Amino acid sequence: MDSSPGSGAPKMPTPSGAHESNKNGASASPGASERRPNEDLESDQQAPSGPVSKRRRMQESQQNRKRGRTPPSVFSRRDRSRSPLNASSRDGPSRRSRSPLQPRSPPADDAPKRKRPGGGARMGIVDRETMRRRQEDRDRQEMEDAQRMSRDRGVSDVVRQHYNAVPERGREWRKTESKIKGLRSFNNWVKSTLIQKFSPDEEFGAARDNDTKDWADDSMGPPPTEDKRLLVLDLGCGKGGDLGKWQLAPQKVELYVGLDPANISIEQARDRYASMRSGRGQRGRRPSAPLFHGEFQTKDCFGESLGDVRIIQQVGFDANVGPGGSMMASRWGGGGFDVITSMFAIHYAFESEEKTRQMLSNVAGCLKKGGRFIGVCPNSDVITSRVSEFHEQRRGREAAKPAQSEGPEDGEVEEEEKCEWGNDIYRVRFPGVTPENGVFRPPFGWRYTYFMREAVEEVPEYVVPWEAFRALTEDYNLELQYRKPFLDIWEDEKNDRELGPLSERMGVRDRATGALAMTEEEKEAASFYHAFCFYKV
Ligand SMILES: C[S@@+](CC[C@H](N)C(=O)[O-])C[C@H]1O[C@@H](n2cnc3c(N)ncnc32)[C@H](O)[C@@H]1O
Repeated sequence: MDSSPGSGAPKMPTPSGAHESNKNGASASPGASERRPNEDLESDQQAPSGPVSKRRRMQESQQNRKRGRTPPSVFSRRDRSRSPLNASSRDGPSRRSRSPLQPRSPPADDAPKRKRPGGGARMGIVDRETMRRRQEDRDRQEMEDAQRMSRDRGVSDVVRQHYNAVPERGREWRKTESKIKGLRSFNNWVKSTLIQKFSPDEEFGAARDNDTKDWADDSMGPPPTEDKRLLVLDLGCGKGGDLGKWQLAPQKVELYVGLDPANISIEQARDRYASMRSGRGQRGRRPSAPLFHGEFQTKDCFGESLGDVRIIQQVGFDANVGPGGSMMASRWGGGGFDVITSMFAIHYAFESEEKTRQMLSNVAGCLKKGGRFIGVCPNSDVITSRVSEFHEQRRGREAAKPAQSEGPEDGEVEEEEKCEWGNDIYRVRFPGVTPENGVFRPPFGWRYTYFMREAVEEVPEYVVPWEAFRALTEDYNLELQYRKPFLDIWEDEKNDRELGPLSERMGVRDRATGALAMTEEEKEAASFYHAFCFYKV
């Protein structure tokens, strides 16, 4: 889960075709435009500063937001000016300010009642009773909300504190001393693979296709000159371990925004970025490639809207995404980012439906049409099969028990068996009951603790029931293009022209044998995960 070494020459996206499969890949999409690095963004993230024109822009932006409109960013404006559709989008149909979690309308008995003659005395009694009941309902609701909030905060705090406490051990240690160096390298290679395959946009992919053609042939037209760069948002960026991978992305990155609730991790990410920028820690990197602009901010990306993050406002954020969003909003709206990435993090959102939807609103609100949402997370197919296997074995043991030993003796408490599995380097433990058939319904709040040697100490995580998740993404105009278990990715890509050699440079493939350089235990730990890519449509 750390920065990867080596350099990968650009990898061509494979031709697109929407499908979800363990064996099939897919690729690129959407529009492009010219971009220039924007040094304005070097300023501090919290307080607007700089020349008057910029301040005025900020004021206008705030006024517009008050009116319910987010003006296009310097970045998104450049994109939109290219297309007549986009050019009119911000002046187009006004958008309703709507939250997918909007409270329902007040109950009908809040409406004014017509008085009946002679009903005055009775009304007084009824009203007092109704009011008492309403007050009780309100009190109960408040208590439940407070309990839920403190429970949620409890888990979030544990997660945040855990990641803050994970020491940053340095690249050399990770490559030589670590007991899971094979797994670390493999995870990094999978993340690089996703970035290489899915971060470029359609035009970039097409331009590269043409690049390999014979330009001496006049009928081909001029070679591509487009240098459109990517705007990337990383949800749960941790210590910035993927910065190096983005530096090697086939289509250059203009802006990388890293968000994470763990403040110490964010400081470390900022330091890592600063040292990359200054040229320290650049071993093996393309020396001439100027580093993209980077911004890092402490932020809970699943419990809160990202609409109040300044850099996100600048790039463009659409608050009107999600179920019930108008056709107009889905046609004209959208954020300004080309790629949203969330590596090993979205499972924290599955604590509740509210958080999962908030995460999806953030993704869809930040992503432009045709933008890609890429990530990796635990594979619920693996969890389902482990859980149903556990119940099957338990039932088998119970059926095999002799009749007289059924049930605990008087005063004895039979310990409930808990579902858990793992090996020396990783362990998954469900503290509570699990579904007999392994199907997680409703799909939220299925907590387990996850342990990974040297990396994660029994941290609470939540199952991401894949089918339910995929169904939910449709509400946010996110279309699944790719989903693949980690070890299948290896099988499919290990001989790729770019990704094969990259795996050698990263120490993932044994140079002598060509085999995957992981122990059996590491392979089992890796098989817990899968990777995905959605397109915003
Ligand atoms: C296993 S680490 C992965 C870090 C990084 N993405 C990587 O691949 O190296 C999981 C990250 O998710 C972050 N995380 C947990 N809850 C989050 C939330 N609500 N919003 C954003 N990130 C969160 C953690 O703080 C942690 O940095």
